[in-house]
Amino acid sequence: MNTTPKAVVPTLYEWAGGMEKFEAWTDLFYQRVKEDAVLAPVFAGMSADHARHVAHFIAEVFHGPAKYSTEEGSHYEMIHHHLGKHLTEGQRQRWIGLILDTADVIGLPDDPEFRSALVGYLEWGSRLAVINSKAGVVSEQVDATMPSWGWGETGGPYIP
Ligand code: HEM
Repeated sequence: MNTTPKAVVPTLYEWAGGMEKFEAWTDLFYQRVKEDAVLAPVFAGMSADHARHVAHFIAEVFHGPAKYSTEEGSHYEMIHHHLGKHLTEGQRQRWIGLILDTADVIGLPDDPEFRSALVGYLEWGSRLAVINSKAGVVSEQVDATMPSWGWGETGGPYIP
């Protein structure tokens, strides 16, 4: 019998450094967004809480505390923030480039495994944001659960 205890695998939230790290990351990112020629017009109407809400959303997806979904919104509401915004692929690419650069500036872990999971999630989420921004109606249930992201693989092919 193998009696070696199994190593406890940290969540992406823990590995990233906890809530302060997520908040510092999005605070700086959305400051930079305001100075970016491509993104500033897209986010001209964002609220003062926007950066914190995005931090809390991603932290929860990465298995941090359920702050966004209990105090600030829901997955359904997050999707609805993007409806009718008609986001372009160029804007999405700029968003990805700047948020990943900010991850380096702020010192999020840069090991291959963490960055693979981070990029995978941001690519997935940002592409859905663009799709939803063009859609007139989203079929998602009001009480749909938050996405959950780990170290591993996606759930299979995209189902429109
Ligand atoms: C993983 C990817 C993404 C996540 C998790 C995310 C999350 C969110 C959240 C939580 C909100 C609501 C913020 C609030 O309550 O104030 C929001 C709003 C918004 N997001 Fe995203 N977003 C993503 C990708 C994108 C991308 C790629 C773009 C554009 C290039 C975008 C543009 C916007 C805009 C324009 C709003 C509304 C701002 C306003 O209130 O005027 N998002 N997003």
